[in-house]
Amino acid sequence: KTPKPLAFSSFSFVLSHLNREMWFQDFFPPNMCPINAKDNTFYGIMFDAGSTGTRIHIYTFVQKSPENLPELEGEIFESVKPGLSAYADQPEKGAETVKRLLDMAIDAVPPHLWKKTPVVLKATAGLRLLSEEKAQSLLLEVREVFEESPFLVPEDSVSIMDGSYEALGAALSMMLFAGQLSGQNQHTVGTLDLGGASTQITFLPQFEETLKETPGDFLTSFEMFNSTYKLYTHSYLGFGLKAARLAILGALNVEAVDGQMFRSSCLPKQLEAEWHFGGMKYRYGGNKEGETGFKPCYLEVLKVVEGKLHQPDEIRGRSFYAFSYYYDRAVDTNLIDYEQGGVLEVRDFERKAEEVCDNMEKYNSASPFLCMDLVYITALLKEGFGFRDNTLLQLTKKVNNVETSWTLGATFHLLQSLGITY
Ligand SMILES: O=c1[nH]cnc2c1ncn2[C@@H]1O[C@H](COP(=O)(O)OP(=O)(O)O)[C@@H](O)[C@H]1O
Ligand SMILES: [Ca+2]
Repeated sequence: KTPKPLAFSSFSFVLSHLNREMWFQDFFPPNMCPINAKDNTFYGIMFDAGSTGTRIHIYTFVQKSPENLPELEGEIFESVKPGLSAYADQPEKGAETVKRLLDMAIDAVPPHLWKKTPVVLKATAGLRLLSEEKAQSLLLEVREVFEESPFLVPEDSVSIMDGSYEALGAALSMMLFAGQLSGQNQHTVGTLDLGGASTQITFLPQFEETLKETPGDFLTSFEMFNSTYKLYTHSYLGFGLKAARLAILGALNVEAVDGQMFRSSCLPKQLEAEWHFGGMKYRYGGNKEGETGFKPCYLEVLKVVEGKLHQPDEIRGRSFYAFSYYYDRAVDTNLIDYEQGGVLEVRDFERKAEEVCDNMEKYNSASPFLCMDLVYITALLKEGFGFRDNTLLQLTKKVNNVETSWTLGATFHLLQSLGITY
């Protein structure tokens, strides 16, 4: 059976299927209902301070008439590398990168709406891994940049995001895109995000059993459109792709890494190189004398994932949306098209991993980590989360030209909690 693509409905379609009264009560408190509003656009600015880069998302919502629901009109998006955590010892410089991105919003948002446009930055795993003191001084500098801007700065506008909120934002984004919030049809949406430092899984459980068997801190409730949704959601810190490379090399939490050589059967035999990550320098290389290739590599990687993750039974028979490094590595190996994305089965990653790892000389123009990354993705999916070989993954970067990211869900949630509309 060939995999069938999961259908997306457009954002406006989603909104038009919501119960309008419910929508109005939640999104527009009664005294704020916009009657006779001439101008009908409002904005939300969300920064994603990820471990490998900082990104700004400026979302535009339009309300075409008072009785109609606001629609997501578009997104302006820009990013810079490296991420804030690379400025651990120069917080002002880090904040400067945020300021440059925020200047884009000054141009994008009309001046009379600046004061009604909230700006928020949420940092993910990169900052979670820094010392409290360094992380806080970075956040403080960013907060000053926000305070000096003309935008609305809500309480707690600059923070390290809880991992489960990140997963929740991603799920909410997908629900908005896919029409899941219309109430009945809640079963398809699950999301997988593989960042540099952490990885997230989220889905709406269908079976009571799942709720019973799941540890309490893997369940999150949230309110949207007068319904309460119970989500399975967890963020695994240290299981992002780049953190996993270090774990596989045995270089994670090693005190004196200087000068030490970390070798792996997942790397080209003759390779010897240096890698800078999280403010540290690592020397790494291939198994000069010993084995290389898929089999030995898989065994090495298995040690890092086996038994480390919670495996809910229910996910085996379901399909998931997959983002970030799942997407990037699938593009790198021609499993999907960069623009279109596509549907893959878990075993497609495994086949590709075998092909790359057993022919490393053929792939020597790609990243030396390509074999390791593909094996990690395969093992994470199969042995970590417990997916089947034929579990379907919908790889998606953009829907209607809007980035599929936790940021849309988080912005939506923010605007709702602030009661912001035109
Ligand atoms: O603009 C973007 N939005 C969302 N994800 C992005 C964007 N740019 C890059 N990414 C993806 O994020 C992944 C890196 O993760 P990130 O830097 O967010 O680390 P983290 O989530 O562990 O903090 C890469 O796979 C990259 O494709
Ligand atoms: Ca991320």
